[in-house]
Amino acid sequence: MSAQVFIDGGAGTTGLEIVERLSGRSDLSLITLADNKRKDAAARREALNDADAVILCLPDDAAREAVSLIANDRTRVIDASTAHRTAPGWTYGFAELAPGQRAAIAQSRRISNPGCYPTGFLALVRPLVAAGLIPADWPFTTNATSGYSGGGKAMIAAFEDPDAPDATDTAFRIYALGLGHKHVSEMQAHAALAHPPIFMPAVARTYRGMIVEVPLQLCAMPEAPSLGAIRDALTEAYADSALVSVNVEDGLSLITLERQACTDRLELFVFGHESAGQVRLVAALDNLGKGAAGAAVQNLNISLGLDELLGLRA
Ligand SMILES: NC(=O)C1=CN([C@@H]2O[C@H](COP(=O)(O)OP(=O)(O)OC[C@H]3O[C@@H](n4cnc5c(N)ncnc54)[C@H](OP(=O)(O)O)[C@@H]3O)[C@@H](O)[C@H]2O)C=CC1
Ligand SMILES: CC(=O)N[C@@H](CCC(=O)OP(=O)(O)O)C(=O)O
Repeated sequence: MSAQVFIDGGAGTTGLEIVERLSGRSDLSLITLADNKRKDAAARREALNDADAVILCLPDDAAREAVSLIANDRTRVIDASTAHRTAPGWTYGFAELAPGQRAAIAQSRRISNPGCYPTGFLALVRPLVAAGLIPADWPFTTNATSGYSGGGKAMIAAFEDPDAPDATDTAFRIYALGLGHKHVSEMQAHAALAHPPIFMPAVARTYRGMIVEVPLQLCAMPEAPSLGAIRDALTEAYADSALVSVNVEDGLSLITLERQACTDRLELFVFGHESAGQVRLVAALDNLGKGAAGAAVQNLNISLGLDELLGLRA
């Protein structure tokens, strides 16, 4: 019998991307609500409890509410919001991040999908800290740029509809200038860092795509790893992954925001100057792919004991 899946928030930006990835799958059947019922608590409660697995594509408060409506211990939850990413009792849904993580996801009934920016940051930083190549108390900084779909329906309207309340004709803007972005604690927690990284996000006038960078002044470290050691550690960490890869090609001189747009892949790069002791770690992904919907479908597949790449743009 096919597993029953309910996407709460299925009419939003991430929800629709998940529906696309699940369409045509005979191993799953989707529970859907009529448009006039999709915010009705009673209808959602019924769907949430009928489903074998639910994916929450909601604002944080609505995601917390959805979890509170589940009154059985069978339904598996994959939460795409920020609500539970550092919450006790939840499993971080980043299968490639550490040995044993995939197995932990498979066992769990409460899985938090990683944030789009933390996906890039953690993929670059966590293996290096875990291997002892970079100290956990290093003062990390990370700058990143997202396509505007990263801000959901409201930001899409702001960039595409001149009559939207926050309409903008800007090409590029930096934000989170108060350094209090919601992703900082997630980055710190899942890389086990002593200090929160300084996070400098930006949004550009392109629908989807993301670049996350981590610059490193290796020359300031007491025991600096070589460029080769960093590249080797990342390559080894993702050697078995179909979705995460380390590009070791020589001579790359630019990376575009769109590089992994419309895929569920995450591509990592290590640039730098050995003699100057400087490194520029770069991650390219799609904020809606490995940064949201792709990761959610991968987690759903793992959770249901299926081939984890089913429906993905690998
Ligand atoms: N966009 C992205 O790149 C990423 C998004 N995420 C996370 O995924 C979640 C969804 O984001 P996104 O798809 O971008 O947001 P959207 O605003 O595009 O979609 C959210 C959807 O949730 C619906 N909704 C809001 N409140 C309720 C409620 N109480 N009950 C039922 N439905 C409700 C909205 O309804 P309505 O259509 O009426 O507004 C909308 O359809 C967020 O938590 C976000 O942080 C995570 C990673 C990346
Ligand atoms: C461009 C833009 O605004 N991006 C959003 C992040 C995307 C998102 O919704 O965040 P989660 O990954 O935590 O769910 C932001 O910075 O708040």
